[in-house]
Amino acid sequence: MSTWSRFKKHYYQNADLGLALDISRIPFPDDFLAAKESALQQAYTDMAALEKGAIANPDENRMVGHYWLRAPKLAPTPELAKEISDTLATIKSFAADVHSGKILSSTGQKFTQLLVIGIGGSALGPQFVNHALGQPAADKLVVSFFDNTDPDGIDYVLASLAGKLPETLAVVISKSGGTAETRNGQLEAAAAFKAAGLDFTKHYVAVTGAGSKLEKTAIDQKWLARFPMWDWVGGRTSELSAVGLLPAALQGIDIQAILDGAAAMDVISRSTKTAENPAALLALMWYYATDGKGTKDMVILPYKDRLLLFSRYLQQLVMESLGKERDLKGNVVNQGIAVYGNKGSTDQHAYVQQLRDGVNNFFVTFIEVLKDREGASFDVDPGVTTGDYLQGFYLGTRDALSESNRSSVSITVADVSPRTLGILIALYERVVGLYASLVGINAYHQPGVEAGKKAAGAVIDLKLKITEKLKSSAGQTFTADSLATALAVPEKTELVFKVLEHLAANGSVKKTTNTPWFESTYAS
Ligand SMILES: O=P(O)(O)OC[C@H]1O[C@](O)(CO)[C@@H](O)[C@@H]1O
Repeated sequence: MSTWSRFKKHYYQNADLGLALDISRIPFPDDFLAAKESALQQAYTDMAALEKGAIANPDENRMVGHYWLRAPKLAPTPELAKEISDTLATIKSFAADVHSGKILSSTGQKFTQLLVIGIGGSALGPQFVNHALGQPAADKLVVSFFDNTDPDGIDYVLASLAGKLPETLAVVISKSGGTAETRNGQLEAAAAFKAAGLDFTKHYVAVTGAGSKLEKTAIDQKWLARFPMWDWVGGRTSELSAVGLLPAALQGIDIQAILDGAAAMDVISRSTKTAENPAALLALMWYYATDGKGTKDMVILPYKDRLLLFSRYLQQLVMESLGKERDLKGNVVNQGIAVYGNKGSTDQHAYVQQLRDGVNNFFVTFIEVLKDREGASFDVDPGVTTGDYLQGFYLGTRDALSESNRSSVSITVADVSPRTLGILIALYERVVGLYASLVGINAYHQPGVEAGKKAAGAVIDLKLKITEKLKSSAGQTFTADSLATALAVPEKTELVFKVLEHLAANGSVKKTTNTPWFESTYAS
């Protein structure tokens, strides 16, 4: 049967945004949209209150203001509006001064390299935008990232900056200013600058919340500059704050176009007419496809290399926002939607086989970009370009999935430009907010991530006790069991073993391998 009549009925197109949304391949029944309309009207009301400055994040007693970043006039007070506008102006003038050479490095050289140090929401947005819009051969500053506390990963990036540190500007980004991975990256980079005989403080810029540890360090050490991160902007919705705008502006990307794109999407997606609101339509599709309970995963498949990191960006935005144990009433709901994906058609040669024939536990979001490339393409077959192939693979895969009852939505955008990225970011921020209202959860806190952080702190404490004990017991050997007993932590023997293995692999303790493996001994 032809898909055309259902497609015509459920195809949303907005020529001004250069965006289209096709929900026809989610098999919702005719009465579904009407059935959800009153819940959606409530979601619009919640969203309007949020945009007016309601405490939409009750657990943390915070406003949720990322929509004001691209429309400062909508901020609840004139002071906040001014702060947003002033910060944007400062970002633009700082970037211009770096580009013109008004601001120079510690050696009096122009900055040509940008090292961004951050993690989670303080890295994923900048990485997505950098990858989507960067032109390493033409960018005003070439960008690299420390987004982890992996020593080898850090060395890998530092190797690419070898000889270029005198021209490297480092932007350390942390809203809380206390994130261990970011602090470690900051110290590692500082050590590299020092080893190169450079005063790192003349290369360092901070983006952080007022009163944070990072802010204090930046003030004490007289870093080059500081930019604010407000408590009413969540990490995962911070791309359009200094977190994302500063690196992008330094790279030479048109940040005003990103903001304008987001603002334009906000205007459209504020509509309370569901059929005219792409964010609402998408939120409803998430709801239908996952039974409003995350029963299916969301596979993000952009058919465009430059959008490769969109799935990673959305993974945090969606999963940290929606992955919650309790709803707003305190009931245990264990909500969430799992997100993964890379890009088409590449993934067709990886996991699309399972999508087509395997377990039907997902729905796909295809992202189609109409513009192939700057300039013309030649024919790889008579009358056919590489871009025609890319579209062919997208449409072919979409049909192949539909034929085996796999659901999908498609988003079509005109190009990969700053404006389009703003549009996509704003679209998904709004979808997450509306969906959270539909399922009754707080999308703006992340209590779950604290457990892992606390446990990591306990491991570091244990590591210190282990090394202290081995040092003070020179000449003595221990098994994991005997060391845990000696430390009076027998319940932590597994952790003791893991720490000892890591220390041995890095030459900090001597290991004698025995059989069985758990009789192996360790000594300082
Ligand atoms: O910007 P910060 O405070 O360093 O946090 C980084 C990330 O860590 C998280 O809090 C999770 O641990 C994210 O929500 C956040 O984006």
